[in-house]
Amino acid sequence: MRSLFEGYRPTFKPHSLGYEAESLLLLTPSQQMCYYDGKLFGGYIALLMDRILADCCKHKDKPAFTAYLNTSFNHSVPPSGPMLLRAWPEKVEGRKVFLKGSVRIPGKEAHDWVDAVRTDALFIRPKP
Ligand SMILES: CCCCCCCC(=O)SCCNC(=O)CCNC(=O)[C@H](O)C(C)(C)COP(=O)(O)OP(=O)(O)OC[C@H]1O[C@@H](n2cnc3c(N)ncnc32)[C@H](O)[C@@H]1OP(=O)(O)O
Repeated sequence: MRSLFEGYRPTFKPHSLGYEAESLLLLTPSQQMCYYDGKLFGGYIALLMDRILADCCKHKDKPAFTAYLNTSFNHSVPPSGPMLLRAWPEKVEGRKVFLKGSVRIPGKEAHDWVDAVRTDALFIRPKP
């Protein structure tokens, strides 16, 4: 499984509800899984999102389990280009952590990034 996350090195910044996480990723050829040419496999993108969202919850805190991971694919993600994974908390209610995440890819203009994928997720911390 480790090879699926090669190059994934998240950084964390304090957020009013915990931490936000970010990782700039350039996939290796063996990670560039496509069902349709030129479009990174959506299930793999969801796996990467699940990972960064889980890491975002867990950073300096207890781990949490994915209850739901609702993912919208707005643009295809080119398998060989850079992608920026992001995750941040939106709301915390007791053991429930509501998060958002996105995958950004380079846009048409230089230094421009667009959200190709957006995720709404609920993670739940274990009962004490
Ligand atoms: C490869 C690297 C990837 C890294 C990712 C790591 C994260 C994971 O993969 S975790 C594994 C995948 N997820 C799972 O296996 C979870 C399976 N589900 C479960 O074990 C349980 O349903 C669990 C732990 C999420 C919640 O169970 P439990 O702690 O008993 O919660 P429970 O008391 O029923 O509910 C707590 C609250 O959450 C809400 N809730 C629970 N599940 C959901 C859900 N799916 N949707 C919305 N709300 C939910 C309940 O309504 C309740 O709300 P409130 O407190 O307001 O009444």
